[in-house]
Amino acid sequence: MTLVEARGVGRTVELPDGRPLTILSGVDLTVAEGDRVSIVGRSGSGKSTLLNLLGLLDAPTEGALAFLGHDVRRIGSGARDRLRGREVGFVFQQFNLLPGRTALENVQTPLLYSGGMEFWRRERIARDMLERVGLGERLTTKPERLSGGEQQRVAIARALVRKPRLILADEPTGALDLETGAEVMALIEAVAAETGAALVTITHDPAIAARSSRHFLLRGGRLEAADAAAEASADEGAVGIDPAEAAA
Ligand SMILES: Nc1ncnc2c1ncn2[C@@H]1O[C@H](COP(=O)(O)OP(=O)(O)OP(=O)(O)O)[C@@H](O)[C@H]1O
Repeated sequence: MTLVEARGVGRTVELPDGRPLTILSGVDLTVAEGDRVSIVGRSGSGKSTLLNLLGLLDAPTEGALAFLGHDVRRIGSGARDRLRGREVGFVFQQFNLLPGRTALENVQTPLLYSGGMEFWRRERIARDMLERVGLGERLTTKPERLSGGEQQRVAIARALVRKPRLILADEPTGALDLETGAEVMALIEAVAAETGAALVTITHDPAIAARSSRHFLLRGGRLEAADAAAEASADEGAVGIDPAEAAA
């Protein structure tokens, strides 16, 4: 099932002096359930801007973006927020956990905005999720007393506790050492596989990008399909386009 379909999507913002700045343009991308997509690109190429569009945090200023068949530019911000809360899980480089709140409280937070059984059973659900990510013994520990890898596990549990169909990971291993980063990626992938969720990962790390099955490069606000080898050398500017991917 198609989750997100972008056709000719762009985003232009107005600078303080009134001039327009086009950050993204002509982006075509389809993400279906179970997909593993990586996006690499230099700093400032528009990666976070694209992730914010895919994750319904912003709306495009040009082109068509459909999320589960809903035209993102036509639905209201309330409906967009509900869709995002229900269907999108974000994992960021800097974990973004609530300080002073236990791991269990952090993971319960998204469930406070859900209804019915999810709301009433939120403590049990959050507890199960923390056990799933290997932190069953740290339920009442606060983030400041957890290691970076453990904090990211809490963040993963929080992002995935509502079983979103789309997981957006923005440099998820950027603050972790290589080994911990690989473990964290494997965990995200495993939990995504259990629910059939799609995973879109933004990364500077070719090894992390290579774990995906579809590879893209953002350059100057334009998205190009790229094979894994091209990604590895993207920083040197030696980019090859895989025609099969480009046509997909
Ligand atoms: N609201 C905004 N107003 C003005 N400029 C913006 C705005 N949002 C993004 N930009 C600019 O657009 C460009 C792309 O930003 P974006 O954050 O998407 O890049 P990125 O590829 O995620 O970069 P990084 O890897 O450094 O996080 C940057 O030059 C940024 O300064």
